[in-house]
Amino acid sequence: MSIRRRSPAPAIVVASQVYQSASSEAKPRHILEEIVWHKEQEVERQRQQVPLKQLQQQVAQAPPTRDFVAALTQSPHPVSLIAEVKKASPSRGILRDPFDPVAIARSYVAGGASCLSVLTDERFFQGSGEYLRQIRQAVEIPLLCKEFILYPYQILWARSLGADAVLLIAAILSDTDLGYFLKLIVQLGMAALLEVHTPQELQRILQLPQLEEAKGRVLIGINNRDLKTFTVDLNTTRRLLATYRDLLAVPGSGAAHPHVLPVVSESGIYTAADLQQLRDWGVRSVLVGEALVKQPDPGQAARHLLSSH
Ligand SMILES: O=P(O)(O)OC[C@@H](O)[C@@H](O)c1c[nH]c2ccccc12
Repeated sequence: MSIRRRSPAPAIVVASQVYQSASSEAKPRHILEEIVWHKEQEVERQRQQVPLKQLQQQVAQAPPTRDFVAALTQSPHPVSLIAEVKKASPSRGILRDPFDPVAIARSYVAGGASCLSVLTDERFFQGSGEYLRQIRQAVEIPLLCKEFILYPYQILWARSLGADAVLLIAAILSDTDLGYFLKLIVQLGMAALLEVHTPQELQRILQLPQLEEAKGRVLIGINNRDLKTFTVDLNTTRRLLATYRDLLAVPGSGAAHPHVLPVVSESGIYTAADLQQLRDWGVRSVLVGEALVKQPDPGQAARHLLSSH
């Protein structure tokens, strides 16, 4: 497959458009758009409660960052695990009730997870920034703030709670935003999980000039779940890995930088067979939520998954 250089695909939702649409009471096209529109209002409220200046002071007092990428890539396991602390999701409803985020986090650490992902979105995932703060105080391993980030404000917020990495979803951010946000993330000593679901999104992120200075702080997340339709297909990982290899092989084809970024396969990973399949395709790291959090002992489930292949 040959991939020719093309201009970056436009982000499906750019923040200013969202604001206009939301204020004219337009109907969201899909769940991702609904989440983004709601996030606008949420961040607006947050800013009123905690102005930027105050947030910056909180960032200055936050615990130091831990190296998320190193923890994942230097894991002793053949496939390293980011285990997700997740109470609910729009596609699956409540996953665990009662839900004790700190107990789950501790259990994951005991089960051999290299890093944790903590859902902080309240409305759609029943998460909380408080969970992240509490987990930071309880465990030593690096933490990813799993949030729908639209503004630099939210990155500072994540850091103030003790996050070591944040998720940036290519489908909801423009190239300009991705570049600015990466810069800020590096300045804060954090790492970024750049999430893609299509070859176009992968190509867009690989062209970001800021990748060079973010070296060692960036992971590519291949989301097997389409956030617009909720369809899950592990083959997404196989296809996008092939795209990535193609892009790296053709000079000037879109990968603005020569080094290979670590890849994380995300979502819809349930069984030992799933993990083995991903491993056969060359995956070295996975992000797993539902399959673990639904088990009575999530840490044991993590250990079982890690030792099963
Ligand atoms: O519970 P799962 O299917 O194992 O998936 C975990 C994680 O990949 C998923 O929660 C996720 C991936 N990307 C996201 C973006 C926003 C919210 C959630 C996600």
